[in-house]
Amino acid sequence: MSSLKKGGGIGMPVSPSHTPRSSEKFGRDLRSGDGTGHSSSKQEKDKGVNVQVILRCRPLSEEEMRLRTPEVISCNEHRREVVAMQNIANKQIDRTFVFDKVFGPASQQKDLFNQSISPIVNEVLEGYNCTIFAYGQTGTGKTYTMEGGGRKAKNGEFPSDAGMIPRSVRQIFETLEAQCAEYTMKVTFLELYNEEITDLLALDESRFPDDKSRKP
Ligand SMILES: Nc1ncnc2c1ncn2[C@@H]1O[C@H](COP(=O)(O)OP(=O)(O)OP(=O)(O)O)[C@@H](O)[C@H]1O
Repeated sequence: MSSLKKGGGIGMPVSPSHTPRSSEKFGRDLRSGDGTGHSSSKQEKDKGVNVQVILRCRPLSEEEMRLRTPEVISCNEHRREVVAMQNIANKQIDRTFVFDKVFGPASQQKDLFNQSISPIVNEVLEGYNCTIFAYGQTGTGKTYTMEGGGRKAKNGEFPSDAGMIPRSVRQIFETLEAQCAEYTMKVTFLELYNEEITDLLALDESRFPDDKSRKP
């Protein structure tokens, strides 16, 4: 796998390259079109695509509920739609956005993984390069989705809130072990922040001279 990343309801483009796709499975081809991101004909729209954008909306936290924070997003998983509700000067202005897949506030980590991530991991094991990254405003659930909610494992089993990265890694090892395959796995863990890239697995402590809290 090229990468599993967390970038900053979150969108998760997943993009296997060189992967034959049926137009039935994925309805949009972001590679084609008129250069504006819009496909210029139905025929082009029906070509296979290699980018999917998945929207996940997190539930309100206890604190947000206590403060009676209004919900401004409504998800329709079946229609793959998200409605952003706005009331401006007593006028209700709703805007609807359609995604390749929508996971509402009640969605569980395993749902997202089984339906949208696991097939991509299988493609990696078939030799395709894939990228899965989380993108969204601060506090929208990128870390929770990608890494997990922090519950402890019990009896060697993942907690229910384990995120996409541990689940993907487990699937890779389980599949390779089941195939009795001979394999090597390489992991890099990089942080790109303010145009600076840091190798978070670097052993050399001198790479973090200004930040004592950072462990290599
Ligand atoms: N699907 C979810 N179910 C329950 N709690 C969630 C969910 N998604 C996020 N949360 C909780 O919401 C809070 C914010 O989520 P998180 O830290 O993952 O956001 P983030 O997008 O990574 O933010 P930042 O960009 O600031 O790092 C956390 O307390 C997290 O546990």
